[in-house]
Amino acid sequence: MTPAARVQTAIELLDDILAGTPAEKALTGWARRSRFAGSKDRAAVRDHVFDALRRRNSAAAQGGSLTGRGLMIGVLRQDGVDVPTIFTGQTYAPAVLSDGEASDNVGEYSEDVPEWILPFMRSGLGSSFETSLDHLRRRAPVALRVNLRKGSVASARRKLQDERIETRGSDLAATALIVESGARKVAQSAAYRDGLVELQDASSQAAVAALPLENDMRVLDYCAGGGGKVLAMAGRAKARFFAHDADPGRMRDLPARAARAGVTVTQTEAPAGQAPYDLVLCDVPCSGSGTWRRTPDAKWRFQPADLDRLVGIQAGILDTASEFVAKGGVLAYATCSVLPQENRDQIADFLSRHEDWRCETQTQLPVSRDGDGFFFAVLTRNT
Ligand SMILES: C[S@@+](CC[C@H](N)C(=O)[O-])C[C@H]1O[C@@H](n2cnc3c(N)ncnc32)[C@H](O)[C@@H]1O
Repeated sequence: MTPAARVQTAIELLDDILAGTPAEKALTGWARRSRFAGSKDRAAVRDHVFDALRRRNSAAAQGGSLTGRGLMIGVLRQDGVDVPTIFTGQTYAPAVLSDGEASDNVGEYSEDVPEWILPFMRSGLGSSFETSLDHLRRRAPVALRVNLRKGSVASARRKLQDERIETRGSDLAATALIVESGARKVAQSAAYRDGLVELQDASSQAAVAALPLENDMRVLDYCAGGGGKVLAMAGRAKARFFAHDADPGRMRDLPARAARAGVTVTQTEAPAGQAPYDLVLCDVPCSGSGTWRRTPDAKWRFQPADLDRLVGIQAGILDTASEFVAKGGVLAYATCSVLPQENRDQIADFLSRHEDWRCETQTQLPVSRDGDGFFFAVLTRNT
């Protein structure tokens, strides 16, 4: 496909998405129908669509309309592309710019986040609000976690480099490597296949690094999902690890991932049966507002009622999981959210319902170059 044909495809997909089709569904449907498109075409179209969704308000203002065409004109202008060289009207290319579209008058626009959520983000992020918004407009980094059970950070970097995957360290976590080039080769690399590295955001790694884990503890990951956190914990300590999820199907890849990492994790559908635990982690379902650069259409679909529903689920999880913690034990709470309702307010509400708990630390990581916006709190139960 020519660069112009890729833009025209992105325009059509964006129109579908603006009409209500989820972005992933629109993209996979197009890829299935378009056997002529190679992997580079698919990646380029996806990048166009996601760039436009990340910057939807500003791109629409700069492109003259909230349509697929307006968004692509706006995004290309923001990226310094000479738009008329793409909008040529030739075969498969977008039609030539109208007079209105050719004018570079920029309309009024708010930030690239739904307006109702801005005050909450500002409150949750404090002095990191502006930089976080800026990072939410850009592509997310690809981050790896080095599994120290299998080798050192230096050996992981060397092995990746042998396969032309360049990485650098991150201040967020000692185990984190940020991929600078060759990201598409990671899943086929020996370091990945042998369990020396896993894909994991650096902020998640920072949260796990802050947990008071010790060898011989009994540890429950109560919302284990694909197992990213429990595997990171197992990389840190030789404890006895249990994994639970309300939807056990989400843990289907966990046995293979644990085997690759060289660790043992016991899945349980009835975690109360093995209680008490010394440490219970609740990596709860949340708005994902700290990760919206990875899922930018979720940002525009998120509604106040979704936030209320999630806050209720999170409170219920905390109440249930706290029952499983031994006296003197630890309850850790984590979200990839930057909204205070899901974070510090949730912890304050929990403490007001449960007098026998205290909060040791709570940390809001902003959205940054290396990591997603992430919140974690460590609570202890009185003895
Ligand atoms: C943020 S994801 C977990 C991600 C995972 N810890 C990781 O690092 O890959 C939240 C998980 O909580 C699960 N969940 C939702 N409600 C739950 C509940 N009431 N009890 C336990 N798990 C729940 C969801 O199925 C989802 O897998």
